[in-house]
Amino acid sequence: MAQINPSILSADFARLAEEARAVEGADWLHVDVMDNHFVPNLTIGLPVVESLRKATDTPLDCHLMIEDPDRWAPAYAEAGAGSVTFHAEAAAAPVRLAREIRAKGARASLALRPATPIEPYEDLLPELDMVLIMTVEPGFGGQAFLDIMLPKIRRTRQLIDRHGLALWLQVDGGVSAATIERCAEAGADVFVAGSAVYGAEDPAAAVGALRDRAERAAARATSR
Ligand SMILES: O=C(CO)[C@H](O)[C@H](O)COP(=O)(O)O
Ligand SMILES: [Fe+2]
Repeated sequence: MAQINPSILSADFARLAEEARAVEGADWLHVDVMDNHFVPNLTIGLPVVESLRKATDTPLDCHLMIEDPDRWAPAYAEAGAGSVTFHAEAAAAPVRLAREIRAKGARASLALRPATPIEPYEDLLPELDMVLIMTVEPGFGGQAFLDIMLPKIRRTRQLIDRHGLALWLQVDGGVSAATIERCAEAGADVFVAGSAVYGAEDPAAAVGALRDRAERAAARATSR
């Protein structure tokens, strides 16, 4: 079952509650936290996550593009995030961090920048609930999807399956009606979409259309 997570990075930050409710059929709301150190952009932090939690019933999928996630990530679970993603390149002790996030009741997820391979993290997979493969350089919405990430998505899906794990595989960056099928065929099952959802006239309808495309593509891939 394909999951679609609209990214509020492409929403109107002055009307976040309304924008969150505009995609209530979505599986998760993707919240991009940027600190202007790990990435060259600054967005939102803990107080906004706490407020969003009260403003919508859609679970929050927090993508932390920050330095020192070892210090900050567990607080996002406490603030009400149902899933907390930290970057492999920034975490000092990823196993301990994943365990802390899970101990606080959230799903723990590891993100990889485009140039970071999955293979060094193979032994960590049982400690995780999701892997996020970035399909753009993190930092900004609205960038073009990097096709060269498709082999990494495929290899990650193979590793997950080889270990018999129930991990979700998320793709983030440039996911749209034009690119989501390639991601689903490669083995992704959770799709972040910012501009493709909030740039659409009807964001809720865009979520449904993306989900249909992903599910059809996944069905085609498994019947091969
Ligand atoms: O993590 C991100 C950027 O670093 C965003 O989640 C992502 O870029 C979503 O926006 P779009 O779908 O427009 O690419
Ligand atoms: Fe993101």
